[in-house]
Amino acid sequence: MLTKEEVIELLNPVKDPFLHITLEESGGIIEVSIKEDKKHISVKVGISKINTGEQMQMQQEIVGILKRNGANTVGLRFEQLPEEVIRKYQPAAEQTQEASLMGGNTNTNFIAVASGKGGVGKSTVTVNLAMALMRLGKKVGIIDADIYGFSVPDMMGIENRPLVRGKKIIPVERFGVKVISMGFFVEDNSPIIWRGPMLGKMLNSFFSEVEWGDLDYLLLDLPPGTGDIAMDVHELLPSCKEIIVTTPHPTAAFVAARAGQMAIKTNHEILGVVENMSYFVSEKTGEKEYVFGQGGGGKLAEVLKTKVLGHLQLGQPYMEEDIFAPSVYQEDHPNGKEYHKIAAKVIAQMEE
Ligand SMILES: Nc1ncnc2c1ncn2[C@@H]1O[C@H](COP(=O)(O)OP(=O)(O)OP(=O)(O)O)[C@@H](O)[C@H]1O
Repeated sequence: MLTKEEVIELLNPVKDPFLHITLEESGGIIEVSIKEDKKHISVKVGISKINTGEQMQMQQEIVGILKRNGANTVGLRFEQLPEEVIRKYQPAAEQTQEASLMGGNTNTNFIAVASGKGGVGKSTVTVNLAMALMRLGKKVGIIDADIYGFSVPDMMGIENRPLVRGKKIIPVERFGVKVISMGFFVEDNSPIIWRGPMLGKMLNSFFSEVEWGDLDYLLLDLPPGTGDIAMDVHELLPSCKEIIVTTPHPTAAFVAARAGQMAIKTNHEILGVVENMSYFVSEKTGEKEYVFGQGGGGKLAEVLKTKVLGHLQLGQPYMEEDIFAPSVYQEDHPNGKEYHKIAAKVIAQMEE
């Protein structure tokens, strides 16, 4: 039976499929353990991109090598190589990938809007922050990547679909904001089942196949939680900053903290926390009622070492007869004014 040293020697020449360097160079053989009696070898391998087709190929290659050399069974676990290693060996061509994603435009600021759980108002915040940035004179786009609950088109009252010109998709424009949503690409709102790698591909094509034009800000509405797609975003857009949305309830903030920790782990700057549904203003007394508790946003900002960008109150936009956009707050609505302040803070941070 092979020894640990022999296993390492056999696997050292295997190449990382993206960095094109050997496991010896990347330090990719992290752990080897051997069960002599069962001829079982388990190996923990570091790879630059996990959950990809290339990972499957690497897996087959490693299993093949070990079985040819006497193993009956092989257990493989993959984890991502440290950022420093990836950055060190990443080919220069890939490092400029971000620029080419947007058709060579490197001036776009990417902001992902994330939350720990669903229903806290992440999509509402994305839409209204985009509107506020637009009202401040910025050119803005939204990618609704919330594949489980794409709601941006409905919230903005978008009824048409994007046009396709040649090989490029033209985003739908509403109130001057360009929008692409997963919802445009499914029929009848039917639920979709996505596998990890497919998500990344879809997102990738939202960057590369959509004619965004010259944008100042591209906001991404991420699915709730800290799943695959957040990882994909971090990989695709290393410069993407993050805003975390929470409700004021302390447990909601606790869950949101995990989404924030993910951003920190992948070296993504958190611009701040937006606390939504912070209070209800009583019509009778004009006083604030803290129906969902108090302090969640502040607590979360403290944990994530960032600041609270704003507090939105409970309430719907004003009803308008001629414009249907059920979740877009008007400029003179109390929440519209708060979004204006949040957008101004975002601009100050991004363009300082
Ligand atoms: N400040 C607010 N006052 C009243 N209703 C709100 C407020 N913010 C959001 N809502 C409503 O709460 C619901 C959930 O909001 P939204 O879809 O933005 O949350 P989400 O976090 O994106 O959820 P999911 O991830 O499940 O899509 C929507 O019906 C929205 O209109």
